[in-house]
Amino acid sequence: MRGTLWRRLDMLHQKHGTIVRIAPNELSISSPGAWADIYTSRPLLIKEPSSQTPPLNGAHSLFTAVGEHHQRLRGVLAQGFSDKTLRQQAPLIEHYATELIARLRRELEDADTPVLDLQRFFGYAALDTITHLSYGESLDGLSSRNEHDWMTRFFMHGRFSTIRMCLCWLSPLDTILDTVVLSMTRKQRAQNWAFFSSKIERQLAKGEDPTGQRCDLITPLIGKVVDDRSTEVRKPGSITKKELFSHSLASVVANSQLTTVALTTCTYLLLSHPRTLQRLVAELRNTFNSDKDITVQSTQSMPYLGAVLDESMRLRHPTPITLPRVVPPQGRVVDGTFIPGNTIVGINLHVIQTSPLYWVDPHSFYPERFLPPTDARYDARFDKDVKRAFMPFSTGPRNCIGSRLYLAEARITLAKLFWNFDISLPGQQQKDWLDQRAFLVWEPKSLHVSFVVHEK
Ligand code: HEM
Repeated sequence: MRGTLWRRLDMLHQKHGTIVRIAPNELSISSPGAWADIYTSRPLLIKEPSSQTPPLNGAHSLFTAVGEHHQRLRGVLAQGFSDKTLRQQAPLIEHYATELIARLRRELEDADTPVLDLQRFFGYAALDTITHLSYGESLDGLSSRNEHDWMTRFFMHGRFSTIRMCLCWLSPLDTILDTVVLSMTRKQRAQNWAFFSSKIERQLAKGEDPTGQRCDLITPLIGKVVDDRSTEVRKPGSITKKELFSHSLASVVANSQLTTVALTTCTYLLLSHPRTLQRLVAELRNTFNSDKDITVQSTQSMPYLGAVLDESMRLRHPTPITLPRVVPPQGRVVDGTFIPGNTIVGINLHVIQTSPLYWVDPHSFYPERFLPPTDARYDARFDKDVKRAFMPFSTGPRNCIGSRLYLAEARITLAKLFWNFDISLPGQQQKDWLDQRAFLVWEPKSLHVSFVVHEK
């Protein structure tokens, strides 16, 4: 509840090894071999139910659905994340990255200081992109001055979910918290539902898209959305309206937070490591002659940019959580150790990605470790890194469906940012910037940076 569980788990693993009992029936496991045994081996271990915040409208999103419901939803939603769809979505992702740069330029022209809070603008960009994809229209956080506080509200959701998860061990306190919070926020939630549901209804009402131009995540679902009371509800390839509403909202909340935190953290790490920043800027400015050349496609093959994103995700995963699963009654062998039935097991993303057992110099920021060994900038001392430990998007049938979307967004955003501006941390005051608490996701923290427009 104090937002420091990741640190406590880290200490426990350092003291007791790769398997630590953290509750009477729960084990935290930190070994690369456990990824396959926990998350991909059949029969699939189910997500531990109390780790999931129940959907407010009673219908499951892809995050909370289990068993055949999960399979059905994953099947129907996957089309929106295919390679082909991602190629169609590229202009939209590029549009919001360009809008971000334009907004920063406008802010710098209007302000009497070159210092801006980058986290705020990353937040608008992430939210505009994911709302456009999820609802067919964005919240216009970047283009207008019509500031909104959706991001703050979404981060509150993370805090509520963390506290709820802790209280579920002291049942019925979790039910009491649900009742209190739900009744306090009833009016606000009803407004949010009405706001977002009307956007989905509008998108569905447009019908199929013969031009193939609409690249949002709703259009591929047209014809597959069934009425909530329909007998077709369980048919493979279908999704109910309530499930779609529930999933879209959960996805917007989770993804705008994760993307904002990941990009802000990566920028901080770069700015506090001048040599690394210099290497990245050199790669970008030696590759691109004009901002227009910076696209989703062209940023895919930039080794140093890719390595920077991997290393920042390794060192500081945006959600330093454990991914808990329940062992079936017959038990399961996990990385050579028999685990009795009904035990909760999980890998903590932060712990495994920063363990000295698997990483050379684990708490330092060295993107070079993720370069291919053939790259002149690769450093052979990282040969000892156990890269199999690195699964920032998890693995198996419940891995992150949006990982490639995030990476496309992250690559183009950072490439445009560091191509267009010379950025630095003003003064020494942000040395402790990484001192943050995590409630599912790291708490949002302003990142004040100093901008100079780079004239080509
Ligand atoms: C920094 C960016 C992101 C990170 C680090 C991340 C990480 C993860 C992880 C670790 C999981 C597995 C959770 C579990 O097993 O309990 C997951 C699941 C998921 N992610 Fe992401 N994610 C990111 C961005 C996105 C984006 C952009 C989308 C979609 C727009 C997305 C959609 C999902 C969905 C729907 C699931 C549930 C999949 C299922 O259960 O089948 N994520 N993500």
